[in-house]
Amino acid sequence: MTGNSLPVCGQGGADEALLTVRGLRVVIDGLHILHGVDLDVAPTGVTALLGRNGAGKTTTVKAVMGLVPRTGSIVFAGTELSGLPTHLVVRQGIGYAPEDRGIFAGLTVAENLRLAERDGAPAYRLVHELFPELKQRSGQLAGTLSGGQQQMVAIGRTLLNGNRLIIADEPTKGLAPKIVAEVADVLARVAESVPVLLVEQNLAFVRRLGGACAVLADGRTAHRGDTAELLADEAAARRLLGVGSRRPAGGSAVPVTTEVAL
Ligand SMILES: Nc1ncnc2c1ncn2[C@@H]1O[C@H](COP(=O)(O)OP(=O)(O)OP(=O)(O)O)[C@@H](O)[C@H]1O
Repeated sequence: MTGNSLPVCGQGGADEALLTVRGLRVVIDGLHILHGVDLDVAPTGVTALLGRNGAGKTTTVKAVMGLVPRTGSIVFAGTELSGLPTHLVVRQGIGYAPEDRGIFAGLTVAENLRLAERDGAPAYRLVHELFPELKQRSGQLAGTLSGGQQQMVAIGRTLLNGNRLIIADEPTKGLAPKIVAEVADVLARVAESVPVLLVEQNLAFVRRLGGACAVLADGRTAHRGDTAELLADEAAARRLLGVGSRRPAGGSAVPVTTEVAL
């Protein structure tokens, strides 16, 4: 599923996509970081944005959010975003959990969530159902939470406002394996009701969530297709993602990253 034509398979095609990015370019301080990213985010489930370190994944989602200057087309539910500043992108219904989590360490869990409220009726019920721990720890300073708990605050914030798309940038970064599995379960539940664009390096995590994927290489889209198919294709996974694989006795090859396997 590679090559110049970049056909789309797996969940949703270009016609049905919730978010359609075409020819996305980003230049920062004269440096050309993205040279033409094409991406379709399916209207349901998880769409993974993959690629080696420095491929341009974070820059792509920042460009969607209007956090870096960009050119090209970014159409979300029929609205062109490429000329909009971040606060108007957010108001279209896109929740963003950034790579650094953006937690206010000196504020409590409840205060961190309250700061994210945008609508008259924030969905605390949903957030507390998915993350009961956040309710129990509502008075705790966010800076004293574990990495996994902070990630829950970051994802919880995106769920408060009835968003139509959640973007999560490397939610497993720095988390212990047990917590990674918990975050995977929660994201799978989130994706049952809200589509998720997931930037991720941990391929075991990505595999568990399934769905469609786009792979970036050197600031361009190098592949689009079904995540499970890509990860089952040892040669393609090695070429596009730089990973080896192990083959369990009697089983199919499983790509192995340098990161945590589930
Ligand atoms: N503000 C910036 N100024 C200069 N270079 C930048 C800037 N932001 C990103 N880059 C460069 O652009 C390239 C893409 O970075 P980006 O963070 O988007 O990659 P990534 O795929 O998310 O990588 P990783 O998986 O390591 O987080 C990298 O070479 C990075 O150093």
